[in-house]
Amino acid sequence: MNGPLLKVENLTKHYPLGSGIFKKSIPVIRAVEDVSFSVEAGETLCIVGESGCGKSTVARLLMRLVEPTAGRVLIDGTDIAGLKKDALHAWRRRMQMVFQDPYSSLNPRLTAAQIITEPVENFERLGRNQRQALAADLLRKVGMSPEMTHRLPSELSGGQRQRLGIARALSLNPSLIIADEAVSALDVSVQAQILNLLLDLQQQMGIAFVFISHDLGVVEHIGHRVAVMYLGRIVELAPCEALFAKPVHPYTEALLAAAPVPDPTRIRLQVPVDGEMPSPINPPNGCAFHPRCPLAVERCRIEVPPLVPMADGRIVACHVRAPATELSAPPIANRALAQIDSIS
Ligand SMILES: Nc1ncnc2c1ncn2[C@@H]1O[C@H](COP(=O)(O)OP(=O)(O)OP(=O)(O)O)[C@@H](O)[C@H]1O
Repeated sequence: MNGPLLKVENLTKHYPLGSGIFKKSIPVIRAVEDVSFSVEAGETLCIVGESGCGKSTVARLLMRLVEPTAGRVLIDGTDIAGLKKDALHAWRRRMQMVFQDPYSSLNPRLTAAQIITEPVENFERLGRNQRQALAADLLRKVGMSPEMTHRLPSELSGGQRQRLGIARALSLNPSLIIADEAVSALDVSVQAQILNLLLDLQQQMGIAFVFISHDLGVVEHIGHRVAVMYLGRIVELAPCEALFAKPVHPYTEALLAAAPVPDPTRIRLQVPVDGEMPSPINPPNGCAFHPRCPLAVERCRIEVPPLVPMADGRIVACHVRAPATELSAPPIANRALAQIDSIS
């Protein structure tokens, strides 16, 4: 199959605040605004940004747990919104999710074997022996003893519970796993083990990941490309190495400046960012980052900057650092994405 495994086009989610007789007068939370990206088979795209910037809403939109206000999600070129029941069922096998809190996302009354095989049993009935064999195999895949099949989640450590969540996600042999803050609740050493497990599984099984995290250290370890979100929009999308070597958007620069630097020889960037992220109910005009941006000029207060492709394969939405020219200005973000697709 040519083309990306996952393609997201102009995805938008507005949550209405309350209800009203006149629909137009209801204020909305602009959780996700015109987000476009693609993910290749076997690739890891990370999504980073401050709390409330819309990362989890993107994950929920991808899994179709919430309906978009606008935009499309395509798997192998097929729009999932148009799928009929059987096709939708088949598509659900291909995309699985791993959640942040492995304890609350696992049913405390089910054994490890029941938890792991539950997604498969939504498609086919398994006999007891089949269930045990499949669960033991998946436990081995995630580095756990097959003897743990009878354990309850409460009898496992945080790291083991997250491995269980991953085994469950693997049970349907997915092409894509959406991991939403999948290691955030774990100790640093356990985090590293789980990240290495995900990398191993990706190598062995060719799984693609959309990896959502606010932790830049984690993203640098696992990502091929990184999308930086601010107040519902992607402001920079770049190959991982390029982004960490030289952030272009002032917000990316500020995020990196605020993150702890594990390598003391690396120069810490110094772009202070004052204040808090504005409300998604009443976002600022123009570039949403302009009230906090040390580089903001008049144009930033008026016009939303388009995502502009740069020579090194990244796209950036910044009037100052990536000004749109006659040649580079894409009328829509998709054109920039097409360029990224052809580079990567
Ligand atoms: N079901 C909902 N109803 C109304 N507003 C919502 C809903 N879900 C999310 N939001 C709002 O949408 C915005 C984006 O939230 P989202 O959870 O996607 O951000 P996030 O970047 O994942 O944050 P965090 O890292 O804290 O999980 C926030 O302002 C949030 O309050």
